Amino acid sequence: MAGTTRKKAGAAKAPASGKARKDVAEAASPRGRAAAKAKAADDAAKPDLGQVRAQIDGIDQQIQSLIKQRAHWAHQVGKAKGKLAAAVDYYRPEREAQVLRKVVDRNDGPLADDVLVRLFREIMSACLAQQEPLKIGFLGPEGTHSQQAVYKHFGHSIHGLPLSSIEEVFQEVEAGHADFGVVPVENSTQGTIQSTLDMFLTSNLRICGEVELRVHQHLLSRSGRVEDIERVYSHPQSFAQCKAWLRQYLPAAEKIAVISNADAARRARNADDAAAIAGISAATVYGLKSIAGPIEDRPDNTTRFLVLGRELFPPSGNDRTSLLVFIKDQPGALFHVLAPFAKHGLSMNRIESRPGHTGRWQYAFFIDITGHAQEPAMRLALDEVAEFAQEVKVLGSYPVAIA
Ligand SMILES: O=C(O)C(=O)C[C@]1(C(=O)O)C=C[C@@H](O)C=C1
Repeated sequence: MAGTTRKKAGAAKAPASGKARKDVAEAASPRGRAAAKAKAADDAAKPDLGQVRAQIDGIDQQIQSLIKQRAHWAHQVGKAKGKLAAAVDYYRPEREAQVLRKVVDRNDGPLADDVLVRLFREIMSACLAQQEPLKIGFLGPEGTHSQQAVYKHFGHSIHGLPLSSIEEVFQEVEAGHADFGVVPVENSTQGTIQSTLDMFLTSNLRICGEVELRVHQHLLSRSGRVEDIERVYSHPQSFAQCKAWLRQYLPAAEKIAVISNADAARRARNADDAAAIAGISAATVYGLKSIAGPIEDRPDNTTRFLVLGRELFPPSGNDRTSLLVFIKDQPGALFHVLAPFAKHGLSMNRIESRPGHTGRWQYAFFIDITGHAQEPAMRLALDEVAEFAQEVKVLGSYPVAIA
């Protein structure tokens, strides 16, 4: 003990090292004095932490009281709608879109539009759940991008129903076991999800919303070590989105296609030499580590999802209409089907043809047009299209995706 003390005292008396002498000289220089002055000014301008937190406490109190008032009025809206059979009858996608667009219009920072939209969605979600949480079917299991799309569109105050296929999502909404369903329809890298489009050929469900989700893929495994990996599981769409990365970093690994990315994560959880390509949320759900990510080849990789329901909703002011058109087998048929939209000043966003299941070489066209089916220009255009088409089905008119 004494030895230690002596040593410390000795060290204190020791002549300054070369570095210490340099520091002292630097501090005494004009530059050093200016820096010290700037630091003192900085310290003086620093707000008092206690005072700042007191401000935040006061604001939180106001926010909470306003949320309470909002919940009260949302409940009153529910009452104004009269006694309805179920939560699904209180849901108004067009009104939610209008509320969120006002949030974006009012926003002048510092938080980004998508952050504020997320917060307000959660508030609306909680307000609606006062009646009863909505039941939303999606392509499961837990941890899929479809589940993220559900939360992005409906908030977290819902009851999610993970289902095993896109077909089952349609069936559960049709049967009334789910109020709405969320299914992927196209990816910016990989294009259309044909199985979703084909379901509309026989289903009577309506599209009542769309969700756009930036999709980030990760390579997940139990150990988190790339050198352990001999097999990779994923959905074929995700493999396609990460083709270049896999070619460069895991050229020899076996690629095994499975029904969903979450299913891939579940399989990777059970083996040391297996990995899954999935969203990072699957890592939390299945207890995996991220080896690398994001690993998608295109940084703007986005998936568009459709919200399926059983009825059509009124216009929100900025809508899209999805049509299914069966054309007659005659010259210029497609031209005659498309011309009315141009004539009435309506933009076509997308057209996709699929075998129509009505006969050999008969085609069905999936067409997206900007506008709502109840708006005058669209009504005129649809009347004219009906004259040339074999059949026109309005799959839905719904608010354009927000943030
Ligand atoms: O305005 C309504 O119709 C409401 O029911 C209120 C509210 C909201 O919280 O703003 C809640 C649920 C609806 O989906 C839309 C909006």
